[in-house]
Amino acid sequence: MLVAIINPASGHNAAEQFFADHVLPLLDNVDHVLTTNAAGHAEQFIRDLPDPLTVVLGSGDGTLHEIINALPNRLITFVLVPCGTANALYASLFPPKDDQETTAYKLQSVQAFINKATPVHLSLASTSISGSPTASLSSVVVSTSLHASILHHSEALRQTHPGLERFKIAAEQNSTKWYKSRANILPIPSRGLVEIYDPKSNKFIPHPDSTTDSPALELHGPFTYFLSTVNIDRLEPQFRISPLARAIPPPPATCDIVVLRPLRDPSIAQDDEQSRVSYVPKVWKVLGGAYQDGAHIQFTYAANGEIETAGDGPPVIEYYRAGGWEWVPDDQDPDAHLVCADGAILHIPDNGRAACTIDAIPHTFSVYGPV
Ligand SMILES: Nc1ncnc2c1ncn2[C@@H]1O[C@H](COP(=O)(O)OP(=O)(O)OP(=O)(O)O)[C@@H](O)[C@H]1O
Repeated sequence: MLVAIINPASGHNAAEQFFADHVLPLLDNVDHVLTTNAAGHAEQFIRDLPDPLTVVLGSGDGTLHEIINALPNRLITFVLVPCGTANALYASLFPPKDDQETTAYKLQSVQAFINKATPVHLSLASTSISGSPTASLSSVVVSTSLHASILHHSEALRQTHPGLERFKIAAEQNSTKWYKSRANILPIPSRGLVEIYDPKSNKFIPHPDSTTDSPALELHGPFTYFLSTVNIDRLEPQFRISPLARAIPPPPATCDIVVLRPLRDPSIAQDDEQSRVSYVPKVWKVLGGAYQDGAHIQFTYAANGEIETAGDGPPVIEYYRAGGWEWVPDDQDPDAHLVCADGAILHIPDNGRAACTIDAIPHTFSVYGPV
Protein backbone atom coordinates (compact mmCIF):
# COMPACT_ATOMS: atom_id res chain seq x y z
CA MET A 1 0.00 0.00 0.00
CA LEU A 2 1.19 3.51 -0.83
CA VAL A 3 0.18 6.49 1.32
CA ALA A 4 1.28 10.12 1.53
CA ILE A 5 1.54 11.82 4.91
CA ILE A 6 2.01 15.58 5.06
CA ASN A 7 2.87 17.50 8.23
CA PRO A 8 1.59 21.01 7.45
CA ALA A 9 3.27 22.42 10.58
CA SER A 10 6.78 21.26 9.67
CA GLY A 11 9.42 23.73 8.53
CA HIS A 12 7.95 26.82 6.92
CA ASN A 13 4.41 25.38 6.77
CA ALA A 14 4.72 24.80 3.03
CA ALA A 15 4.44 21.00 2.81
CA GLU A 16 0.81 20.84 1.67
CA GLN A 17 1.34 23.23 -1.22
CA PHE A 18 4.55 21.45 -2.25
CA PHE A 19 2.76 18.10 -2.36
CA ALA A 20 -0.15 19.52 -4.36
CA ASP A 21 2.15 21.24 -6.86
CA HIS A 22 5.02 18.78 -7.21
CA VAL A 23 4.68 15.42 -5.43
CA LEU A 24 1.15 14.10 -5.90
CA PRO A 25 1.15 14.76 -9.68
CA LEU A 26 4.11 12.34 -9.95
CA LEU A 27 2.33 9.52 -8.10
CA ASP A 28 -0.66 7.99 -9.83
CA ASN A 29 -1.43 5.14 -7.41
CA VAL A 30 -1.54 6.69 -3.92
CA ASP A 31 -4.12 4.90 -1.77
CA HIS A 32 -4.54 7.65 0.85
CA VAL A 33 -3.28 11.18 1.45
CA LEU A 34 -3.25 12.39 5.05
CA THR A 35 -2.54 15.92 6.19
CA THR A 36 -1.81 15.61 9.90
CA ASN A 37 -3.75 17.80 12.31
CA ALA A 38 -1.57 17.31 15.42
CA ALA A 39 1.42 15.44 16.78
CA GLY A 40 0.49 11.74 16.90
CA HIS A 41 -1.89 11.87 13.94
CA ALA A 42 0.55 10.22 11.50
CA GLU A 43 1.08 7.13 13.65
CA GLN A 44 -2.65 6.86 14.44
CA PHE A 45 -3.37 6.83 10.72
CA ILE A 46 -0.71 4.23 9.91
CA ARG A 47 -1.58 1.95 12.83
CA ASP A 48 -4.43 0.10 11.08
CA LEU A 49 -2.97 0.00 7.57
CA PRO A 50 -1.56 -3.31 6.28
CA ASP A 51 2.16 -3.97 5.72
CA PRO A 52 4.19 -3.74 3.63
CA LEU A 53 3.62 -0.02 3.53
CA THR A 54 5.31 2.72 1.55
CA VAL A 55 4.92 6.17 3.12
CA VAL A 56 5.69 9.30 1.12
CA LEU A 57 6.51 11.57 4.04
CA GLY A 58 6.40 15.35 3.72
CA SER A 59 7.91 16.53 6.98
CA GLY A 60 11.20 16.84 8.86
CA ASP A 61 13.02 14.29 10.97
CA GLY A 62 10.60 14.69 13.90
CA THR A 63 7.60 13.11 12.17
CA LEU A 64 9.71 10.16 11.04
CA HIS A 65 10.92 9.78 14.64
CA GLU A 66 7.33 9.80 15.86
CA ILE A 67 6.25 7.02 13.45
CA ILE A 68 9.25 4.79 14.14
CA ASN A 69 8.79 5.07 17.89
CA ALA A 70 5.06 4.41 17.84
CA LEU A 71 5.23 1.48 15.42
CA PRO A 72 8.66 -0.15 15.86
CA ASN A 73 7.66 -3.57 14.48
CA ARG A 74 6.25 -2.46 11.14
CA LEU A 75 7.51 -3.10 7.63
CA ILE A 76 7.61 0.47 6.30
CA THR A 77 9.63 2.03 3.51
CA PHE A 78 9.79 5.81 3.49
CA VAL A 79 9.97 8.13 0.52
CA LEU A 80 11.24 11.38 2.03
CA VAL A 81 10.21 14.84 0.90
CA PRO A 82 12.22 17.37 2.93
CA CYS A 83 9.63 19.81 4.29
CA GLY A 84 11.01 20.21 7.83
CA THR A 85 13.38 22.70 9.38
CA ALA A 86 16.61 20.70 9.37
CA ASN A 87 15.86 17.55 7.28
CA ALA A 88 19.04 15.88 8.54
CA LEU A 89 18.34 12.43 7.10
CA TYR A 90 17.35 13.71 3.68
CA ALA A 91 20.30 16.14 3.47
CA SER A 92 22.70 13.34 4.44
CA LEU A 93 21.29 10.94 1.85
CA PHE A 94 21.28 13.67 -0.79
CA PRO A 95 24.03 16.16 0.09
CA PRO A 96 23.02 19.50 -1.43
CA LYS A 97 25.24 21.66 -3.59
CA ASP A 98 23.61 24.95 -2.56
CA ASP A 99 20.52 23.77 -4.44
CA GLN A 100 18.46 22.65 -1.44
CA GLU A 101 15.68 25.14 -2.15
CA THR A 102 15.04 23.82 -5.64
CA THR A 103 12.14 21.52 -6.48
CA ALA A 104 14.41 19.03 -8.25
CA TYR A 105 16.60 18.73 -5.14
CA LYS A 106 13.58 17.94 -2.95
CA LEU A 107 12.21 15.26 -5.28
CA GLN A 108 15.20 12.89 -5.33
CA SER A 109 13.77 10.29 -2.95
CA VAL A 110 10.48 10.41 -4.89
CA GLN A 111 12.44 9.88 -8.11
CA ALA A 112 14.32 6.94 -6.56
CA PHE A 113 10.96 5.39 -5.65
CA ILE A 114 9.56 5.97 -9.14
CA ASN A 115 12.72 4.45 -10.63
CA LYS A 116 12.31 1.39 -8.37
CA ALA A 117 15.66 1.89 -6.62
CA THR A 118 16.57 -0.48 -3.79
CA PRO A 119 15.68 1.12 -0.45
CA VAL A 120 18.44 1.68 2.15
CA HIS A 121 17.98 -0.06 5.52
CA LEU A 122 18.00 2.46 8.40
CA SER A 123 20.11 2.00 11.53
CA LEU A 124 18.30 2.82 14.74
CA ALA A 125 19.82 4.09 17.98
CA SER A 126 17.95 2.89 21.02
CA THR A 127 18.19 5.15 24.08
CA SER A 128 17.09 4.00 27.54
CA ILE A 129 16.67 6.40 30.41
CA SER A 130 16.72 5.11 34.00
CA GLY A 131 13.21 4.61 35.27
CA SER A 132 11.59 4.76 31.83
CA PRO A 133 9.97 1.48 30.69
CA THR A 134 10.48 2.03 26.95
CA ALA A 135 13.55 2.95 24.91
CA SER A 136 13.45 5.86 22.49
CA LEU A 137 14.45 5.01 18.89
CA SER A 138 16.36 7.49 16.75
CA SER A 139 17.23 7.44 13.07
CA VAL A 140 19.38 10.58 13.14
CA VAL A 141 20.90 11.86 16.38
CA VAL A 142 21.14 11.24 20.10
CA SER A 143 22.94 13.92 22.11
CA THR A 144 23.46 15.55 25.46
CA SER A 145 25.22 18.79 26.47
CA LEU A 146 25.09 21.81 24.16
CA HIS A 147 23.15 20.15 21.34
CA ALA A 148 20.44 18.85 23.69
CA SER A 149 20.21 22.28 25.34
CA ILE A 150 19.92 23.96 21.94
CA LEU A 151 17.06 21.67 20.90
CA HIS A 152 15.38 22.10 24.28
CA HIS A 153 15.50 25.89 24.18
CA SER A 154 14.86 26.30 20.45
CA GLU A 155 11.40 24.72 20.68
CA ALA A 156 10.16 27.82 22.54
CA LEU A 157 11.29 29.91 19.53
CA ARG A 158 9.49 27.82 16.85
CA GLN A 159 6.61 30.31 16.32
CA THR A 160 8.78 33.43 16.18
CA HIS A 161 11.67 31.82 14.26
CA PRO A 162 10.39 28.97 12.04
CA GLY A 163 13.74 28.56 10.21
CA LEU A 164 17.19 27.37 11.19
CA GLU A 165 18.02 30.66 12.96
CA ARG A 166 16.20 29.45 16.07
CA PHE A 167 19.01 26.93 16.61
CA LYS A 168 21.61 29.71 16.45
CA ILE A 169 19.72 31.87 18.97
CA ALA A 170 19.43 28.91 21.35
CA ALA A 171 23.14 28.14 20.88
CA GLU A 172 24.04 31.66 22.00
CA GLN A 173 21.77 31.35 25.03
CA ASN A 174 23.70 28.25 26.12
CA SER A 175 27.22 29.06 25.01
CA THR A 176 28.94 29.37 28.40
CA LYS A 177 27.55 26.15 29.84
CA TRP A 178 29.75 23.16 30.53
CA TYR A 179 28.08 19.90 31.36
CA LYS A 180 29.23 17.81 34.31
CA SER A 181 29.00 14.11 33.62
CA ARG A 182 30.86 10.88 33.06
CA ALA A 183 30.49 8.98 29.78
CA ASN A 184 31.31 5.42 28.81
CA ILE A 185 32.01 4.75 25.15
CA LEU A 186 31.05 1.17 24.23
CA PRO A 187 32.92 -1.05 21.75
CA ILE A 188 31.92 -1.75 18.14
CA PRO A 189 30.25 -5.20 18.43
CA SER A 190 32.01 -6.77 15.42
CA ARG A 191 35.48 -5.50 16.49
CA GLY A 192 35.26 -5.63 20.27
CA LEU A 193 37.01 -2.23 20.53
CA VAL A 194 36.27 1.47 20.42
CA GLU A 195 37.87 3.31 17.51
CA ILE A 196 38.97 6.91 17.33
CA TYR A 197 39.62 9.05 14.27
CA ASP A 198 43.28 9.87 13.71
CA PRO A 199 43.43 13.09 11.64
CA LYS A 200 47.07 12.47 10.67
CA SER A 201 46.38 9.19 8.88
CA ASN A 202 42.76 10.12 8.07
CA LYS A 203 41.70 6.73 9.45
CA PHE A 204 39.87 5.26 12.40
CA ILE A 205 42.28 3.41 14.65
CA PRO A 206 41.67 1.29 17.76
CA HIS A 207 41.69 3.61 20.77
CA PRO A 208 44.86 2.84 22.76
CA ASP A 209 42.88 2.57 26.03
CA SER A 210 40.28 0.21 24.57
CA THR A 211 41.62 -3.31 25.06
CA THR A 212 40.17 -6.78 24.64
CA ASP A 213 39.98 -7.14 28.43
CA SER A 214 38.52 -3.70 28.99
CA PRO A 215 37.08 -2.39 25.73
CA ALA A 216 34.83 0.41 27.05
CA LEU A 217 36.35 3.87 27.51
CA GLU A 218 35.51 6.09 30.43
CA LEU A 219 35.48 9.84 29.71
CA HIS A 220 35.34 12.40 32.46
CA GLY A 221 33.77 15.81 32.01
CA PRO A 222 33.08 18.58 31.91
CA PHE A 223 31.74 18.33 28.36
CA THR A 224 30.70 21.04 25.98
CA TYR A 225 29.49 18.86 23.16
CA PHE A 226 28.51 15.18 23.13
CA LEU A 227 26.59 13.99 20.09
CA SER A 228 26.14 10.65 18.35
CA THR A 229 24.70 10.05 14.91
CA VAL A 230 23.38 7.13 12.88
CA ASN A 231 22.60 7.21 9.14
CA ILE A 232 23.63 10.86 8.83
CA ASP A 233 26.73 13.02 8.49
CA ARG A 234 24.95 16.37 8.91
CA LEU A 235 22.21 17.85 11.06
CA GLU A 236 21.30 20.52 8.53
CA PRO A 237 22.14 20.74 4.83
CA GLN A 238 25.43 22.57 5.54
CA PHE A 239 26.17 21.50 9.14
CA ARG A 240 28.37 18.44 8.65
CA ILE A 241 29.01 17.53 12.26
CA SER A 242 29.96 13.84 11.78
CA PRO A 243 31.41 13.96 8.25
CA LEU A 244 33.13 10.57 8.46
CA ALA A 245 29.80 8.78 8.74
CA ARG A 246 29.66 9.01 4.97
CA ALA A 247 33.30 9.63 4.06
CA ILE A 248 34.46 6.42 5.82
CA PRO A 249 31.43 4.11 5.85
CA PRO A 250 30.88 2.57 9.30
CA PRO A 251 30.53 -1.15 10.11
CA PRO A 252 27.02 -2.31 11.13
CA ALA A 253 25.57 -1.45 14.54
CA THR A 254 27.80 1.55 15.15
CA CYS A 255 27.39 5.25 15.75
CA ASP A 256 29.81 8.13 15.25
CA ILE A 257 30.32 10.18 18.42
CA VAL A 258 31.64 13.75 18.38
CA VAL A 259 32.93 14.99 21.75
CA LEU A 260 34.29 18.37 22.85
CA ARG A 261 35.79 18.54 26.34
CA PRO A 262 37.15 21.98 27.26
CA LEU A 263 39.75 20.80 29.78
CA ARG A 264 41.69 19.21 26.89
CA ASP A 265 42.53 22.77 25.83
CA PRO A 266 46.14 23.33 27.04
CA SER A 267 45.31 26.94 27.99
CA ILE A 268 42.44 25.97 30.31
CA ALA A 269 43.38 24.68 33.73
CA GLN A 270 40.06 24.49 35.53
CA ASP A 271 36.30 24.77 35.33
CA ASP A 272 35.48 28.31 36.42
CA GLU A 273 33.47 31.24 35.09
CA GLN A 274 36.46 32.91 33.43
CA SER A 275 37.48 29.70 31.63
CA ARG A 276 33.95 29.10 30.41
CA VAL A 277 33.72 32.62 28.97
CA SER A 278 37.16 32.38 27.36
CA TYR A 279 36.25 29.02 25.75
CA VAL A 280 33.11 30.35 24.00
CA PRO A 281 34.95 31.57 20.83
CA LYS A 282 36.51 28.11 20.51
CA VAL A 283 33.11 26.44 20.71
CA TRP A 284 31.94 28.73 17.86
CA LYS A 285 35.07 27.98 15.90
CA VAL A 286 34.45 24.23 16.20
CA LEU A 287 30.78 24.51 15.26
CA GLY A 288 31.78 26.89 12.45
CA GLY A 289 34.12 24.17 11.20
CA ALA A 290 31.16 21.83 10.89
CA TYR A 291 29.61 24.42 8.55
CA GLN A 292 32.82 24.37 6.47
CA ASP A 293 32.24 20.88 5.18
CA GLY A 294 33.24 19.25 8.48
CA ALA A 295 36.61 21.04 8.83
CA HIS A 296 36.38 20.85 12.66
CA ILE A 297 37.63 17.26 12.73
CA GLN A 298 41.03 18.48 11.50
CA PHE A 299 41.35 21.15 14.25
CA THR A 300 44.24 20.78 16.71
CA TYR A 301 45.37 22.77 19.76
CA ALA A 302 48.65 24.71 19.68
CA ALA A 303 50.61 24.79 22.95
CA ASN A 304 49.02 28.16 23.83
CA GLY A 305 45.50 26.78 23.26
CA GLU A 306 44.93 28.43 19.88
CA ILE A 307 43.02 26.28 17.43
CA GLU A 308 44.95 25.39 14.28
CA THR A 309 44.06 23.24 11.31
CA ALA A 310 45.98 19.95 11.06
CA GLY A 311 48.77 21.06 13.43
CA ASP A 312 50.96 18.77 15.53
CA GLY A 313 49.02 19.26 18.77
CA PRO A 314 46.15 17.14 20.12
CA PRO A 315 42.89 17.05 18.14
CA VAL A 316 40.27 19.47 19.47
CA ILE A 317 37.43 17.06 18.73
CA GLU A 318 37.44 13.48 19.93
CA TYR A 319 35.70 11.61 17.12
CA TYR A 320 34.76 8.05 18.15
CA ARG A 321 33.27 5.16 16.25
CA ALA A 322 31.52 2.93 18.76
CA GLY A 323 28.71 0.52 19.53
CA GLY A 324 27.00 3.04 21.80
CA TRP A 325 27.52 5.01 24.98
CA GLU A 326 26.35 5.62 28.52
CA TRP A 327 25.92 9.02 30.10
CA VAL A 328 25.96 9.45 33.87
CA PRO A 329 25.23 13.10 34.72
CA ASP A 330 26.41 14.79 37.88
CA ASP A 331 23.45 15.26 40.21
CA GLN A 332 24.44 18.88 40.81
CA ASP A 333 24.08 19.77 37.14
CA PRO A 334 20.43 19.83 35.93
CA ASP A 335 21.44 20.84 32.38
CA ALA A 336 23.48 17.65 32.03
CA HIS A 337 20.26 15.65 32.54
CA LEU A 338 18.84 16.51 29.10
CA VAL A 339 19.09 14.04 26.20
CA CYS A 340 18.00 14.85 22.67
CA ALA A 341 16.72 11.94 20.54
CA ASP A 342 16.00 13.18 16.99
CA GLY A 343 14.82 16.52 18.42
CA ALA A 344 12.67 15.03 21.20
CA ILE A 345 13.96 15.92 24.66
CA LEU A 346 14.28 13.22 27.32
CA HIS A 347 15.02 13.96 31.00
CA ILE A 348 17.34 11.80 33.09
CA PRO A 349 16.06 11.60 36.68
CA ASP A 350 18.28 12.29 39.70
CA ASN A 351 20.81 9.48 40.18
CA GLY A 352 19.89 8.18 36.73
CA ARG A 353 21.73 7.60 33.47
CA ALA A 354 21.10 7.32 29.74
CA ALA A 355 22.31 4.36 27.67
CA CYS A 356 22.36 4.32 23.89
CA THR A 357 23.03 1.27 21.70
CA ILE A 358 22.70 0.81 17.96
CA ASP A 359 20.35 -1.65 16.26
CA ALA A 360 19.53 -3.26 19.58
CA ILE A 361 16.14 -4.32 18.20
CA PRO A 362 15.52 -6.00 14.84
CA HIS A 363 13.39 -3.77 12.62
CA THR A 364 12.32 -3.31 9.02
CA PHE A 365 12.43 0.40 8.30
CA SER A 366 14.08 1.59 5.13
CA VAL A 367 14.20 4.66 2.97
CA TYR A 368 14.59 5.50 -0.71
CA GLY A 369 18.08 6.99 -0.94
CA PRO A 370 20.40 7.74 -3.84
CA VAL A 371 20.38 5.26 -6.69
N1 LIG B 1 -0.69 19.42 12.28
C1 LIG B 1 0.28 19.48 13.17
N2 LIG B 1 0.38 20.55 14.01
C2 LIG B 1 1.39 20.65 14.89
N3 LIG B 1 2.38 19.72 15.03
C3 LIG B 1 2.33 18.64 14.22
C4 LIG B 1 1.29 18.47 13.26
N4 LIG B 1 1.51 17.32 12.60
C5 LIG B 1 2.63 16.77 13.14
N5 LIG B 1 3.12 17.57 14.11
C6 LIG B 1 4.35 17.41 14.92
O1 LIG B 1 5.29 18.36 14.45
C7 LIG B 1 6.57 18.00 14.97
C8 LIG B 1 7.68 18.58 14.14
O2 LIG B 1 7.64 18.05 12.85
P1 LIG B 1 8.93 17.74 11.96
O3 LIG B 1 10.05 17.29 12.78
O4 LIG B 1 8.47 16.87 10.87
O5 LIG B 1 9.29 19.17 11.39
P2 LIG B 1 10.47 20.14 11.82
O6 LIG B 1 10.66 20.12 13.29
O7 LIG B 1 10.15 21.46 11.19
O8 LIG B 1 11.70 19.52 11.04
P3 LIG B 1 13.10 18.86 11.54
O9 LIG B 1 12.76 17.77 12.51
O10 LIG B 1 13.74 18.36 10.29
O11 LIG B 1 13.86 19.99 12.14
C9 LIG B 1 6.54 16.48 15.02
O12 LIG B 1 6.89 16.09 16.33
C10 LIG B 1 5.10 16.11 14.72
O13 LIG B 1 4.57 15.15 15.61
